[in-house]
Amino acid sequence: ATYLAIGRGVEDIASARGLGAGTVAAGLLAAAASALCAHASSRLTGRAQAETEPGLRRSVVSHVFALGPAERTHERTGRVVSSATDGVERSSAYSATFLAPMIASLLTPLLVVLLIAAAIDPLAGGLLAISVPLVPASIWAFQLAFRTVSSQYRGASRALAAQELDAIQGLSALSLLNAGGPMGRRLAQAAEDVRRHVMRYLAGNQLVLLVVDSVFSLGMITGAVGLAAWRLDAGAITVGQAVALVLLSSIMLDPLDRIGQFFYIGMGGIAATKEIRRFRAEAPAVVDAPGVEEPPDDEDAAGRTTGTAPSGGRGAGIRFEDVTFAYGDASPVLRDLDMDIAPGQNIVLTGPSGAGKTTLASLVQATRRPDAGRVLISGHDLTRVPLAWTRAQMGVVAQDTYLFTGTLRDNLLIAAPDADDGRLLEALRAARLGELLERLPDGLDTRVGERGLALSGGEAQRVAIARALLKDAPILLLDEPTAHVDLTSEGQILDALREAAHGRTTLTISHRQATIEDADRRLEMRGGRVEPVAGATETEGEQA
Ligand SMILES: Nc1ncnc2c1ncn2[C@@H]1O[C@H](COP(=O)(O)OP(=O)(O)OP(=O)(O)O)[C@@H](O)[C@H]1O
Repeated sequence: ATYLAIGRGVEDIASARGLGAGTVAAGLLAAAASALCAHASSRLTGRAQAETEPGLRRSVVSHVFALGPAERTHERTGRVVSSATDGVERSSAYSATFLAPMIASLLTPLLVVLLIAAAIDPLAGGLLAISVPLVPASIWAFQLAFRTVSSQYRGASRALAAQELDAIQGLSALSLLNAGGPMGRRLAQAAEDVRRHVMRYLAGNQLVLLVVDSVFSLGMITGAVGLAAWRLDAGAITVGQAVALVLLSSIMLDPLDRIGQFFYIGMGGIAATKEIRRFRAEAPAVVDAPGVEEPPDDEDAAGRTTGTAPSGGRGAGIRFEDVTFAYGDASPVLRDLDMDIAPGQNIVLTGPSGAGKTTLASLVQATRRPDAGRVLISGHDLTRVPLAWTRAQMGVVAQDTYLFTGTLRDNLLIAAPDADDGRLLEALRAARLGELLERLPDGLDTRVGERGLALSGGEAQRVAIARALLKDAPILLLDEPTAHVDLTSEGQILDALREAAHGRTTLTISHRQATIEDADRRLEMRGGRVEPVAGATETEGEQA
């Protein structure tokens, strides 16, 4: 409308009557409206990105949780981290700030052609329409041509991210093995790969921008001027209309302004969106079956081994019925396995490396499901209760404990978000951490984990026991809890575990003699089954 008004102004001036106030007002009004639209559009896209990004990131992170802890590798972790950070940013910048303006700018030439045909000259509009598909078609062609280079660049960049993560996570192993030099060279090589690919990509882009910009801008403006002159000469349009036609056809170059953005935001955004979509399409190994319901607390179902008795109870029974489990197509790790652990029993499970002890524990935790047979807790088939219920039934202490960056209090509250300081201190004392607490400069507010106070392996394990105590679940699952600590620490940990095991069913995977001595019953895994170990102590009345 502004350009049409300018054309009208030129018309006014060319004629004897001079510039009309109406024309000026119309031009100013149209310019103000245009400015307002531009402002609103930039505000809207900014807000859209602010709204899209957290939602998308939340969906990626919740999918990480949904997928669970099975089969995590460093390479995968690197990819997921890069999707959740850089990928989310690119994808939301693409959908919020790029997609709509890009569609708008591709539609602009169409609108301009229609306007010219309606308000100025149908023939000129028709001829200009021929050029409308040229810009999108050339963008599409360039995108095809650059797809390989672009995906090579992204692949190299992802590989570098994964290798960096690997090196950081394995830093202590690298320095102990004096392998910093070779790893540094590998990283340098990966970084050089990224540099080479990014340079090829950028050089290609610059060339395309130069060629497209000059060819189209020059071609379009020259064509529009020629067309206007020809129609003016033929007497089909006035001088004012000729000016408006040239001005309007400059808007047809709008999509060109987006080509640069297309390479930087568009292609990266499309790739990141695809990567995120692919990740979110991965099905979790274990999900809640439709319609599962939490069993009522006091239910006494037939076949149930015991009541779920958190605080002060006897624990919950664990039963395996004819369980077979294999990883993929490999031969089964567990084969027709039967096992019955009565409530409150303290069981130690031993067996050679690779026998399937950790696998058995993962079936109890429902991070994996049996291929055949059933696993029951308190008489409930784990496939028929929500995962959240299963996880609420057990406190877990693994070989290593992860301490999150934050205070000691933060690390304990993970297990019991509502616990007050009194309960936290009680749990720490029961976990034999009272002495440590007295030494800590800021007590519960002492920062631990990365960049905080480094706790010893044994202390970290006792923090895990304190967490298990705070969770106050009827089952305690211990996977080699003293594997990485010395004998003194082991003694303290076992003391803490004896206290934690009180009133709970305890299943411990361990080879350490001291742990084995504590058990009511000892089972051994062999050939995919569990067998009682001859000569092991067995509490009367609580037999397998
Ligand atoms: N994610 C997996 N994918 C494929 N095979 C696996 C996987 N995890 C374990 N296995 C295989 O299953 C078998 C049992 O492994 P598991 O970790 O349960 O043994 P384990 O008795 O706990 O051994 P260890 O005492 O050494 O920890 C092994 O042969 C192992 O290689």
